[in-house]
Amino acid sequence: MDIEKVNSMDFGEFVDVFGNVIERCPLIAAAVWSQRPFLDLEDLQKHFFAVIDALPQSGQEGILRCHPDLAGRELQQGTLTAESQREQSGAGLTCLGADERLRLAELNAQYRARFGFPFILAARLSDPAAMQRELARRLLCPPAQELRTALGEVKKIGGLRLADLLCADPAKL
Ligand SMILES: NC(=O)NC1=NC(=O)NC1=O
Repeated sequence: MDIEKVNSMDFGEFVDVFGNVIERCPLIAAAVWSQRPFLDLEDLQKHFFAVIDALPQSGQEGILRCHPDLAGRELQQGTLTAESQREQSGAGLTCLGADERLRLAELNAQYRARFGFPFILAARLSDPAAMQRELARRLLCPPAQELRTALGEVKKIGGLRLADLLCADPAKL
């Protein structure tokens, strides 16, 4: 899909295609649509990120809370969105040993209890062992810093999803 096609989309088509670039937050795509036309993929991505950055903290935390846990209940129950399912299974989270899964669940629970939102990391750029190390490390960070880190991961996930949708090479963003 090229940027001319994106710029020609009406509101409904745009939200249908880009509504899950930010996990379960179609409102972000709805807001981005009114900023068209976009110069290229990088410009489109910049507009997604600008909407996130302009939100009040409550809205930013709301975005984080829309994310499913890594290797959590939704992965077990098969209720993840198609994008999350692909990302989590691609990162090897569907074939964890019982103790690995339990350890991640414990750390995820501690993280959520401390920060009030789920631990978020771009699974496609990681693996189960690295995730566990990152979770344990970030668990100790100050809340304000962790909010920024988590939003950064949401942007990485969104950038990769956008690159997929426009069949672009994420490294060239
Ligand atoms: N809590 C999460 O980080 N979830 C996820 N990261 C991804 O890359 N896909 C997810 O579902």
